This record gives sequence, C-alpha cells and structure tokens, in this order.
Amino acid sequence: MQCIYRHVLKKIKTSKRTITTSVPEIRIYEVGPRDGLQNETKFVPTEVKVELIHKLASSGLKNIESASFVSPKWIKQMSDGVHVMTNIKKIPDVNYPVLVPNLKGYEIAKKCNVEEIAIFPAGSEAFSQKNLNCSVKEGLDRFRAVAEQAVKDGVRVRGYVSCVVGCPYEGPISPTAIAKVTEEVLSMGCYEVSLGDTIGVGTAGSVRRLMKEVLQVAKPENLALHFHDTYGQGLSNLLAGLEFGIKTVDSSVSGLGGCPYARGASGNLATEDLVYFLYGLGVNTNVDLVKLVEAGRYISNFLAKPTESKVNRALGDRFSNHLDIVKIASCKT
Ligand SMILES: CC(C)(COP(=O)([O-])OP(=O)([O-])OC[C@H]1O[C@@H](n2cnc3c(N)ncnc32)[C@H](O)[C@@H]1OP(=O)([O-])[O-])[C@@H](O)C(=O)NCCC(=O)NCCSC(=O)C[C@@](C)(O)CC(=O)[O-]
Repeated sequence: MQCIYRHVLKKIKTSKRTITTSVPEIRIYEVGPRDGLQNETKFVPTEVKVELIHKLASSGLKNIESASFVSPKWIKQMSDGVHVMTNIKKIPDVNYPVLVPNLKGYEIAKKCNVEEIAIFPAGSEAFSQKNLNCSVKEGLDRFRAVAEQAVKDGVRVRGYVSCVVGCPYEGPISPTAIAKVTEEVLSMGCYEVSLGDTIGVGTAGSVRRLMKEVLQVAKPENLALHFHDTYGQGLSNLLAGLEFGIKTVDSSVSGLGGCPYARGASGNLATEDLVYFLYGLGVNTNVDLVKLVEAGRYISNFLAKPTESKVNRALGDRFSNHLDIVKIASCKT
C-alpha cells in the first residue's frame, strides 16, 4: 500500500556516513492540560498542571495546549491560566498555545507572552449558545476580532470548529455547515482549523463524508483532526481522516477530556494510543512512549482515576525501554 503520510527528509548518522532518508511524520497537538482537565470537577492545583506540562514536553511532544483564558465563571478549572503560563519552564522548540474566547481573554493571554492562541467557534447553533452564550454568527464575529488583533501582534492563531459531526442538543450536523464555518475561520488568518468531534459520535463513514466536503474549501495541510473517543471510534476515525492527507492530530494524555457543555462526551483520543498507532504505521512521532506513559500515570494518579488509554493500561510495568514498545507496535519482534 502506498504511504499516505507526509514525509520529511531526515539526516541519519550511521557508523560510516550520514544518509538522507524520507520518514513519514504526523504532528501531534496535545490538549491534555486544557481540554483534558477543563471538565474535571476536582480543582487541579497550578503546580500539578505545570508538572504535567513539563512531563509532556520531556516526552518529546512539541505542541502542548496548556491553558485557557475563558471566563472563570464558566470554567473554574481553567481560572489559573496566568499562573500556569508564567510558571512553565519553556523548552525553546515547544509550542504552548492557549484557548481564548474573546478579546478580554486575548489581552490576558498576551500579557503572558503566548505565541499561539486557539479560537473555537461551533458548527452547531445550540452548542454555540451553551458554550459561548452567543449564536454561531456572533461567535464568528467575536473570534474574527480576536484573530485580527493576534495576527497584527504576530501571534499565531489556530481555530477549532466544534460539533463537526453531531451536537449534544441538535443531533447530526451537516458537513456543508461545517465546511462553511471552516472556510470562515481560515479567512480570519488561522494557520489551521481543527475539526472537533466534540461528543465523539463520528464513525469512519461520517468522517469521510465530512472530509470530502471540508476539502472543497481547505487544503489538508491547513486541517487537523480532534476526536473524542466516546464510542471507541477515535482511531478508526483518525485512519479515515489521515487517508485524506491530514498531517496534524489532536489528542490528550491518558485519554482525559470533555467539555462541560457537552454532557456524556468522554475524553479525547489518548495520546499514548495515538503514538502507539502511529509507530505501527511506521510514522515518526519523536515521542518517547515510556515518558508519555509516565506523564499519563502522573495525572491519572493525581485525579485518582484509571487511565482511559488502552496502551497505557496494556503496558503495565513491563516495559521501561521505548524501543521495545516501538518494536511491539511495529510487529518487529
Ligand atoms: C465566551 C464567554 C466569556 C461569554 O460569557 P458571557 O457570560 O456571555 O460573557 P460576559 O462578557 O457577559 O462576561 C461575564 C463575566 O465573565 C468575565 N469574562 C468574560 N470573558 C472573560 C475572559 N476571557 N477571562 C476572564 N473573565 C472573563 C466578564 O468580565 C464578566 O465578569 P463580571 O463582570 O460578571 O464580573 C463564556 O461563554 C466562556 O468563557 N465560554 C467558554 C466555555 C469553555 O471554555 N468551553 C470549553 C472549551 S470549548 C471545547 O472544549 C471544545 C474544543 C475546543 O475542545 C473542540 C472540541 O472538543 O470539539
């Protein structure tokens, strides 16, 4: 089968010479510290959030959505965003984006010297009302003002579109509606739009239908996939999406996650499961699975709940060497 993933040229040193080879690569956008924790009822202290972010960065993840600057009246769990962002010991080549709902949140984020923000309009009218207290159109206008200011300030902007397959209040959402919102979000200057199956109702079939429509208005390199794993379809949905040439995938360590305004939705696709899956496809992730598993256990232990990652559970205490796990994933025993 022809490899469908983006390839990067890498210089690899052998004992005798340096060779240039082509390695497929997928960009992982970790959302655990934000999407993963925002729905937790027990307040996670700032130092635990910061330690989680440090552990994720040391596993090799390069994009870690670290906080959100939403109204603390709406999401109390994220109310310490300023302290989180000012206490992270940043690694130079790691991106630490934050979620921003309006200009007020943007101004606070800016004071924390963030280099990237994410805006998050919805594809569904009812969800927009519940999540943002405004219509889709009002949300888009509000986010356009934020994006324009950020672009002016040289801050990168990423966009989410929520409820790309289904809405907890309205039911199925048409791919045409999602394509329309995606096009508008891209026109605001976002370098990428992440398509969020907020309640995890998608299947490989509905994801294919969505991709066909959205790719009428966007290039695959400007799209990302954001799956919640409510019905256990996260990885098959992802495979369906990757077949369209998408190169960025969102996931959450330990499968944490959920939105308080999307009751019943489970966590995101677990990053440990994603990394294992990608190694199996021969896709380079540059992530150390042992360190990632440790990060997942750190936060699950703190929350006193079992990990939602099947890979994390399956590995138990058997493996301390990243390469051994990669061999299993690649079936190269
Ligand atoms: C958009 C609003 C603010 C409108 O909320 P509102 O109540 O209509 O706004 P408001 O302007 O009337 O403000 C109400 C109060 O909040 C304050 N306020 C207002 N904004 C801010 C701010 N940025 N930072 C700090 N404070 C703020 C504001 O100052 C005021 O304080 P008061 O005067 O009463 O003392 C609110 O609805 C909100 O914060 N919503 C965010 C909800 C949220 O975070 N949801 C989860 C993230 S979305 C998600 O998870 C989906 C995603 C992205 O992961 C993709 C997927 O999974 O598919």
